[in-house]
Amino acid sequence: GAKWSYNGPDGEHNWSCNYPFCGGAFQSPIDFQTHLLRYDSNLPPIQVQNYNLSTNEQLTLSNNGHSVQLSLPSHMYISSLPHKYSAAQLHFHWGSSNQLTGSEHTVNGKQFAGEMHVVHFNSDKYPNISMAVDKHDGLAVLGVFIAIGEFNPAFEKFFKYLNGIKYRDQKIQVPAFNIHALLPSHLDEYYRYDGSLTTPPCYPSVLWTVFRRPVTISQKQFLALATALYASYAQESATVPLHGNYRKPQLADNRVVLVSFKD
Ligand SMILES: NS(=O)(=O)c1c(F)c(F)c(S(=O)(=O)CCO)c(N[C@H]2CCc3ccccc32)c1F
Ligand SMILES: [Zn+2]
Repeated sequence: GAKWSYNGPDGEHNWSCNYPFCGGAFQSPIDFQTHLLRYDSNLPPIQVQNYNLSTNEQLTLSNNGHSVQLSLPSHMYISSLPHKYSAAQLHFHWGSSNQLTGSEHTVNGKQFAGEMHVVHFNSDKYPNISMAVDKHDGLAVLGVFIAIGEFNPAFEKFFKYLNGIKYRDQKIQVPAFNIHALLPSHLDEYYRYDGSLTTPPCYPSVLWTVFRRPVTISQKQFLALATALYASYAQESATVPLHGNYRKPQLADNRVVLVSFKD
């Protein structure tokens, strides 16, 4: 599809020129404002299966020019939703080395340093993510806020390889590890709403689950993520740093955000 970026002429204000859904309804991310929230006691704790991958499995770590993504095997899945949602990939959104504001979702206007998304597709109804990505019940994404704090050994399992994928379309194989360790504590506390992909083509196909609690990574780990990657190809002379890859909050319109916690 047509190229897009997070700033300049191909930036988010022009995405809808080539990607009409980006100008449509049910867009993500949104700001979780207290007055939009409604407690729902029927929201069960998120349960995931087979996230504890064995180290003799290998995952593909790649720089797709928009984010760093880790491929995930489809035997990993979410079991607590109305349909089975199998894992496809996880990726990140972040600010820049001196901007600890790179999350997509925000809480009463507060932006976290970054955000991780674990993308799943409805494998009860669709054979793969490409068939699911534009269907209203196609995707379920788990969102995890990233804050600066303690060093995080789980993130280090692949952060240490970032220098192998500095440029767009570079990819390497990394040993698999326990993906559950990337999730925050308290999987029973989350925001839930119907939204979209936060990148073109912005299909309104995502059941969003954003956990209330952030995970932490160290300042050094964040700097590695924020400074290691380029959106440009290795052979290009003009390098384009890959940072600030987050979409601004979209209009909630009259969407209600359900929360699984009372406070
Ligand atoms: N924030 S988000 O969760 O909406 C989201 C992204 F932010 C993002 F960057 C990507 S991507 O594939 O890395 C690059 C552009 O699609 C995807 N990729 C998804 C969407 C389309 C697709 C197809 C195959 C595999 C993954 C994806 C995504 F779902
Ligand atoms: Zn994302």
